[in-house]
Amino acid sequence: MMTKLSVNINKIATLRNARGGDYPNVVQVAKDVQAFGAHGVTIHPRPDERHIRYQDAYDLKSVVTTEYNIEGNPIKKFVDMVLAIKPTQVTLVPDSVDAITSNAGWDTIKHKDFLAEVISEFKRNNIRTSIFVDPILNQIDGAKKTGADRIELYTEEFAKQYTLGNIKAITSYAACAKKANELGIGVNAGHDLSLDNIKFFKQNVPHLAEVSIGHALIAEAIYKGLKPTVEEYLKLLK
Ligand SMILES: CC(=O)[C@@H](O)[C@H](O)COP(=O)(O)O
Ligand SMILES: NCC(=O)COP(=O)(O)O
Repeated sequence: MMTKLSVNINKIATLRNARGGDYPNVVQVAKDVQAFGAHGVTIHPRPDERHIRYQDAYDLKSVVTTEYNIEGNPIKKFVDMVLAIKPTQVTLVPDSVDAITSNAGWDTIKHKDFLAEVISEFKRNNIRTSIFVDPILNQIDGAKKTGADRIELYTEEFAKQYTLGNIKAITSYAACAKKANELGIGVNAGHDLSLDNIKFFKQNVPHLAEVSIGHALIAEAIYKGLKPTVEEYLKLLK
């Protein structure tokens, strides 16, 4: 099964914002990565809009003709924006306002009622729902009970351990993916995935429907170019 690649373009917005202008242009980059073969575009607007802005999310709606995945903490402003745009998928991430980047998955047991309510609203609007989770089996059971269509496995720990040579860190991800599949939930993954670790992750985690990759992909593209980098991921995700 081919795993879909959704390119997270947050870092393009970071670069654009550094000069206060509109270059590089996130809409153009979204068009380009799709032309290079990416199966989707991911953005993760944060409340302080330090990279992707809410306005970008609206501007991207008409140009993302593949899968549009919007990630974020479902505060009211975020929920309203997602309901107005109606992307292919919304991924719920429990970010605190001041987090540098995502640093934890949901506690799907503790927050079951809240998540179930938000998810049902998105599903009523035909938006696929995914919940960002740590690779812990009872959190997958918890995700199922919220009604989510998919989980996104939070892969930072895998990436860190893989760099250190600790390949056993993959075990919990593989077990959670298997469990999710048994429960009828789709499996996505993301955070710190890269050209170094994606092949091993893909080979060892079953039922992997989609990965969203941004930070490493954009950094790798500085050396290789954006088109060859996207193409290399696509080869490794076959
Ligand atoms: C949920 C996740 O892992 C990514 O969306 C990541 O958090 C990207 O966000 P930043 O670009 O703000 O680091
Ligand atoms: N959901 C993960 C994502 O969109 C990208 O994360 P990263 O590759 O920037 O760490």
